[in-house]
Amino acid sequence: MSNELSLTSGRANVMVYDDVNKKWVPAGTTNGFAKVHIYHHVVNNTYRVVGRKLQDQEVVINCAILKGLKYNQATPTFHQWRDNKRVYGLSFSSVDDANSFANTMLRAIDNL
Ligand SMILES: CC(=O)N[C@@H](Cc1ccccc1Cl)C(=O)N1CCC[C@]12C=C[C@@H]1CC[C@@H](C(=O)N3CCC[C@@H]4C=C[C@H]5CC[C@@H](C(=O)O)N5C(=O)[C@H]43)N1C2=O
Repeated sequence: MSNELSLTSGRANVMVYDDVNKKWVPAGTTNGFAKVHIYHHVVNNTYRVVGRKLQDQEVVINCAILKGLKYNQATPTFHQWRDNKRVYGLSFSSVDDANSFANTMLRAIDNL
């Protein structure tokens, strides 16, 4: 990530929605908090969400933020969005982390 800037990071439990069983499942191999960043590749003007588990650095999310992304703040600490393959959910450890992440996410989408 040398050519990418971390614009914000927050602590969240990263989930993906299991459409078959209609339930949220941990995005990585185990449940647990991750440090979730929004990275900006300045030269390309692209953005992505990257999250690594606090415990073992496992990358549990690495997804592009594309133009027109609809970021749904379902509750003050649970935010979600879709890409063409899956639905992501971030269950933040605090409202402050959630707000900071959401503000940066909305600015990134606006800047695409
Ligand atoms: C048009 C569209 O795509 N709509 C999407 C949402 C969306 C809208 C606009 C843009 C993008 C998106 Cl993504 C949609 O509605 N989606 C996406 C997949 C899942 C879901 C569908 C059905 C279920 C019903 C209940 C609801 C749900 O999941 N929650 C309620 C609110 C918070 C509540 C919080 C936490 C999580 C932690 C585990 C579970 C629990 O608390 O135990 N849980 C919840 O229960 C959470 N659902 C959804 O969000």
